[in-house]
Amino acid sequence: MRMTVLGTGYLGATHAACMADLGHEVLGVDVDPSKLAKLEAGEVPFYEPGLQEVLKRNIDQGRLKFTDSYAEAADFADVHFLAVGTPQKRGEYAADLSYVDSVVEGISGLISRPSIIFGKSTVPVGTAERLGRRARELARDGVEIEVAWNPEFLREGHAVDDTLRPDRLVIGVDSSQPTRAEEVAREIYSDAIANGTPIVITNLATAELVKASANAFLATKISFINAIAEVCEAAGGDVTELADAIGYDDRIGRKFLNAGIGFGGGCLPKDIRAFMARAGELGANEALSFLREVDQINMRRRARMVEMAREACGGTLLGSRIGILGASFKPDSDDVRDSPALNVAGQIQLNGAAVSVYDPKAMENSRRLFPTLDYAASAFDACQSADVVLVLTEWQEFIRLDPKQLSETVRSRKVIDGRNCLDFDRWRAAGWNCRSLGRP
Ligand SMILES: NC(=O)c1ccc[n+]([C@@H]2O[C@H](COP(=O)([O-])OP(=O)(O)OC[C@H]3O[C@@H](n4cnc5c(N)ncnc54)[C@H](O)[C@@H]3O)[C@@H](O)[C@H]2O)c1
Ligand SMILES: O=c1ccn([C@@H]2O[C@H](COP(=O)(O)OP(=O)(O)O[C@H]3O[C@H](CO)[C@@H](O)[C@H](O)[C@H]3O)[C@@H](O)[C@H]2O)c(=O)[nH]1
Repeated sequence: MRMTVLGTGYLGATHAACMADLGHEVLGVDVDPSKLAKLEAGEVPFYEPGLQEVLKRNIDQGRLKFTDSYAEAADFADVHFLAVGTPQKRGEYAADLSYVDSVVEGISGLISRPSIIFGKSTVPVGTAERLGRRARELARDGVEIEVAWNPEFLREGHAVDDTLRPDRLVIGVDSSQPTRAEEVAREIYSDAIANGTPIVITNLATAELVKASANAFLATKISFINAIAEVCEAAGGDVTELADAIGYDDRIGRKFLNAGIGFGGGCLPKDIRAFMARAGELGANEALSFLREVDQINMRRRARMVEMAREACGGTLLGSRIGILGASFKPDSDDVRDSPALNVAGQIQLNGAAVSVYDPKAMENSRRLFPTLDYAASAFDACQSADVVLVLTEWQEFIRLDPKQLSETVRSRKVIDGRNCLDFDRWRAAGWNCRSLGRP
């Protein structure tokens, strides 16, 4: 089938390449010329394991192309995926919908045959219905445009696999209008459906709410274990052993119970805030008031990390040197949007310490976002003469570090594990003083 993907960032570039890999003919559309130039050259503009190969293969085989032209997009296909950003509005909790709005404004009047726009971006409930109305207002005479919602659940670092083999597919359709969306979605995703992927067909509001609820649940699970970590710290418990023990209960499950400096990224933080804001607009403020606590627990872990660094430096960060390992919001990604690691690094620097940051993949993005931090060329360099080393993203490279070798470069053998990822027995055997969030 022919289709376009409007917006080719982390989500859109992955979706476009994976849809082409399924045999569809795909046109990716973006407004960022430098991103388009890279994609056209078969280069992924961000780090995502496995995506480069899929992108290149499908460009070479002629199934995947890119453009900045909405007219070309409207002409190319009658199925369009909308995948632009929905960031948090500056100074507010609500989502900024200007990008999704501008896509619908831009393409609707150019469409000349019956078409479906499948929204994939994460949007507040009610957005799809509003966009559907707007698309119909802007449509040429006699041209039907249907807006359906197909929220995306991929995780960065696993994006290709999550797209090709999703846990489930959700398709929200506007059943008050004639709809072809279910039939078309079943054709697009026929491989996954044939392989047993459950598909939930529902109304637009439910589809939007499924996405917001899934992320709210994941954020809540992380903040739950981080709240328990606070109690473990106070009582001398070990949150990692506790998580293993409660995780053996199938009803609880071990996934997303990794305590540490908490969740960041371009999704969970802004999505729980947008969900609260939308619930407030709908008169259901109290329903989601627990998410405010989830957010606060999360931010408190970052502050606690700064505090522990201060304690390790004898009560003041002023004049001390801190080696920071990790800048991306999670391993296997170069994404630094709302990264807990960079947030902690920035706070420590503001407190008068010299920080040196190293990340295997996120250096370029970090420099752009936090130009005032010092960046090192390797983990070893970042730890040079450090009074304390902080591990803030659990990259394998850091988990495998040799503490004996690192001893030679630091001023003081003190490490704080912000992700509960280090084998403290190894580090302690090499003479290191080890602390973590939630482990004795
Ligand atoms: N990143 C993820 O892992 C992920 C997963 C699931 C859902 N989502 C949701 O998907 C959406 C996109 O997220 P992202 O992380 O890919 O964002 P992103 O910022 O990486 O990508 C957005 C892209 O849209 C482009 N764009 C902006 N305006 C445009 C326009 N008018 N026409 C065409 N392109 C335009 C930008 O240049 C950019 O390349 C968000 O709603 C997000 O919450 C993201
Ligand atoms: O036990 C855990 C698991 C995760 N995290 C942190 O939580 C954040 C988010 O991690 P993850 O959910 O794996 O990354 P994302 O790529 O942001 O994916 C989330 O956000 C996407 C965008 O909405 C959704 O599609 C995914 O399903 C959802 O997992 C990261 O900072 C992680 O370090 C923890 O602190 N502890």
